[in-house]
Amino acid sequence: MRELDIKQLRDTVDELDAQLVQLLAQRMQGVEQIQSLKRLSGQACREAEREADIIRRIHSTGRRQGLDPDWLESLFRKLFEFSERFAREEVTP
Ligand SMILES: O=C(O)C(=O)C[C@]1(C(=O)O)C=C[C@@H](O)C=C1
Repeated sequence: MRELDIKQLRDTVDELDAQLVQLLAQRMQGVEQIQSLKRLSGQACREAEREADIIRRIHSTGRRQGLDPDWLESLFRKLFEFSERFAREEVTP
Protein backbone atom coordinates (compact mmCIF):
# COMPACT_ATOMS: atom_id res chain seq x y z
CA MET A 1 0.00 0.00 0.00
CA ARG A 2 2.74 2.47 0.97
CA GLU A 3 4.68 1.58 -2.22
CA LEU A 4 1.58 2.45 -4.22
CA ASP A 5 1.14 5.76 -2.40
CA ILE A 6 4.73 6.72 -3.18
CA LYS A 7 4.30 5.74 -6.82
CA GLN A 8 1.16 7.88 -7.17
CA LEU A 9 2.75 10.82 -5.41
CA ARG A 10 5.83 10.53 -7.64
CA ASP A 11 3.62 10.49 -10.73
CA THR A 12 2.08 13.75 -9.56
CA VAL A 13 5.50 15.27 -8.85
CA ASP A 14 6.75 14.13 -12.29
CA GLU A 15 3.76 15.79 -13.96
CA LEU A 16 4.37 19.01 -12.02
CA ASP A 17 8.06 18.90 -12.99
CA ALA A 18 7.05 18.66 -16.65
CA GLN A 19 4.77 21.69 -16.22
CA LEU A 20 7.53 23.62 -14.45
CA VAL A 21 9.92 22.96 -17.32
CA GLN A 22 7.29 24.15 -19.81
CA LEU A 23 6.71 27.32 -17.80
CA LEU A 24 10.45 27.94 -17.55
CA ALA A 25 10.76 27.58 -21.32
CA GLN A 26 7.94 30.12 -21.78
CA ARG A 27 9.62 32.47 -19.29
CA MET A 28 12.91 32.22 -21.19
CA GLN A 29 11.13 33.02 -24.46
CA GLY A 30 9.71 36.19 -22.89
CA VAL A 31 13.09 37.09 -21.41
CA GLU A 32 14.75 36.50 -24.78
CA GLN A 33 12.40 39.04 -26.41
CA ILE A 34 12.94 41.59 -23.63
CA GLN A 35 16.70 41.14 -23.90
CA SER A 36 16.65 41.61 -27.70
CA LEU A 37 14.72 44.88 -27.29
CA LYS A 38 17.10 46.03 -24.57
CA ARG A 39 20.09 45.20 -26.73
CA LEU A 40 18.60 47.24 -29.60
CA SER A 41 18.13 50.27 -27.36
CA GLY A 42 21.48 49.85 -25.61
CA GLN A 43 20.05 49.03 -22.17
CA ALA A 44 21.88 46.87 -19.63
CA CYS A 45 20.73 43.25 -19.47
CA ARG A 46 20.44 43.30 -15.65
CA GLU A 47 18.21 45.80 -13.82
CA ALA A 48 18.37 45.79 -10.04
CA GLU A 49 15.11 47.71 -9.65
CA ARG A 50 13.13 45.27 -11.84
CA GLU A 51 14.66 42.31 -9.99
CA ALA A 52 13.73 43.89 -6.63
CA ASP A 53 10.11 44.32 -7.84
CA ILE A 54 9.93 40.67 -8.90
CA ILE A 55 11.44 39.50 -5.59
CA ARG A 56 8.97 41.63 -3.62
CA ARG A 57 6.07 40.13 -5.59
CA ILE A 58 7.21 36.52 -5.27
CA HIS A 59 7.82 37.03 -1.53
CA SER A 60 4.20 38.00 -1.10
CA THR A 61 2.69 35.36 -3.42
CA GLY A 62 5.03 32.74 -1.93
CA ARG A 63 3.97 33.59 1.63
CA ARG A 64 0.32 33.22 0.64
CA GLN A 65 1.17 29.73 -0.72
CA GLY A 66 3.05 28.79 2.45
CA LEU A 67 6.48 28.86 0.78
CA ASP A 68 9.67 30.13 2.38
CA PRO A 69 10.40 33.56 0.81
CA ASP A 70 14.18 33.07 1.12
CA TRP A 71 13.99 29.78 -0.73
CA LEU A 72 11.89 31.35 -3.51
CA GLU A 73 14.23 34.33 -3.70
CA SER A 74 17.29 32.13 -4.16
CA LEU A 75 15.50 30.29 -7.00
CA PHE A 76 14.62 33.55 -8.74
CA ARG A 77 18.12 34.98 -8.28
CA LYS A 78 19.38 31.88 -10.12
CA LEU A 79 16.84 32.60 -12.90
CA PHE A 80 18.13 36.19 -13.23
CA GLU A 81 21.71 34.88 -13.49
CA PHE A 82 20.57 32.48 -16.15
CA SER A 83 18.80 35.31 -18.02
CA GLU A 84 22.05 37.27 -18.00
CA ARG A 85 24.11 34.31 -19.21
CA PHE A 86 21.51 33.70 -21.90
CA ALA A 87 21.61 37.36 -22.96
CA ARG A 88 25.37 37.07 -23.29
CA GLU A 89 24.75 34.04 -25.51
CA GLU A 90 26.72 31.76 -23.25
CA VAL A 91 23.83 29.30 -23.12
CA THR A 92 21.11 28.13 -25.45
CA PRO A 93 17.48 28.02 -24.28
O1 LIG B 1 12.51 42.29 -17.09
C1 LIG B 1 13.61 42.46 -17.64
O2 LIG B 1 14.02 43.60 -17.92
C2 LIG B 1 14.47 41.32 -17.95
O3 LIG B 1 15.50 41.49 -18.57
C3 LIG B 1 14.10 39.96 -17.44
C4 LIG B 1 14.82 39.64 -16.15
C5 LIG B 1 14.22 38.29 -15.64
O4 LIG B 1 14.84 37.25 -15.81
O5 LIG B 1 13.10 38.35 -15.11
C6 LIG B 1 16.27 39.45 -16.40
C7 LIG B 1 17.21 40.35 -16.00
C8 LIG B 1 16.88 41.59 -15.31
O6 LIG B 1 17.81 41.94 -14.34
C9 LIG B 1 15.50 41.57 -14.78
C10 LIG B 1 14.58 40.69 -15.15
